[in-house]
Amino acid sequence: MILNTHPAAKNISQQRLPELLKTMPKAELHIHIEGSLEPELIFALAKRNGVALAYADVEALRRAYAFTDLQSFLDIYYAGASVLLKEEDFYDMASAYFVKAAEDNVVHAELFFDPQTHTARGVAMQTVIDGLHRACVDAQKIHGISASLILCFLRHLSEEDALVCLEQALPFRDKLVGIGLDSGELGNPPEKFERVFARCAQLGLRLVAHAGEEGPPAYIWAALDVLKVERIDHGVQAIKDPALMQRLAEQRTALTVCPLSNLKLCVFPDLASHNLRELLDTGLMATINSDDPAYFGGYMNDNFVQTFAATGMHAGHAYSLARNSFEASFIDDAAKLKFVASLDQCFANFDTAGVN
Ligand code: HPA
Ligand SMILES: [Zn+2]
Repeated sequence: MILNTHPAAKNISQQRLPELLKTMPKAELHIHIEGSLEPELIFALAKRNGVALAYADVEALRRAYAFTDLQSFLDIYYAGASVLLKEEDFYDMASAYFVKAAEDNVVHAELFFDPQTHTARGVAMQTVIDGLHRACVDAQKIHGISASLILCFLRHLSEEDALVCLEQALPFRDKLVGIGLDSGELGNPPEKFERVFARCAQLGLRLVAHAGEEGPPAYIWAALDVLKVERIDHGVQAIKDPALMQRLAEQRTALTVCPLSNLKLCVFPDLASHNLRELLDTGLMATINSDDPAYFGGYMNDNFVQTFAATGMHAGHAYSLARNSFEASFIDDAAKLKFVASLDQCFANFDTAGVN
């Protein structure tokens, strides 16, 4: 049972699917903005800021992008972020992402950022948030993309560190839609962050957390029951626990799935083995996202096109994924209705084109 199908979907052939996937409006709900730093921009910012890198050039850095698991990626990802020092660096990074997002017909994006990676290097919280926020405001003006910011706590650090980070971010509360939890999952269960998540809930921030990327279903249960999150980032390990699958389906908890990330971090041996189709067909509210597109070989449309080609999903799945992305987003109901109407129009256009 796929949720949210569209009557036109059955008339859209597999042949026209790539065009539909690229054209349809969509929201991105799982993008680490530091993971959108392309090697060329890393080297340009390193030069601008006089930061030394451990790699000779862009090609050498790209060659290092051969990951075996999450931690092997995180080591390089944090090294790449070390070139970000000034407000304009954060602005330029996010602005480059919005150009890619616009090309992929992303009409709404919720950006994760990792302030502790930057404050630990002496960068002020205000520098980080001002630069990213200004890029979000300009994304609306330049591309018509609505965008918001989700501050992520690094789970390999302590809860005390997360509480300090929250304190530093409070003056900029109005520039944040929510908070999340990322970095090395195994050995850092959600329970570790119970108090800081409770505090964020009191502040009216929306709550999400990475869970079940590499970690067990127990981490997803804890994210739901202890942290009380509204969305699960990744969540693909839920498939190992039928009771959890039932809970996620019944409560319509969104999973922000990132297929090319899962492939590059060896969560699945190949895209054909990815369980996204099964998650959708079981009635879960899954979405497709890019996670760290500069490191994992693709932005939104690459994730859509390659995953559909590998798994044989059809236009009904495409509608469901795009619609889920709007319904699971942290925008108001009027904006959701507007986006879903534009998605319906896109499918209707493809239907007419197919008949004529
Ligand atoms: O895929 C991810 N998982 C956990 N932490 C992260 N930080 C950036 N990307 C990721
Ligand atoms: Zn992620």
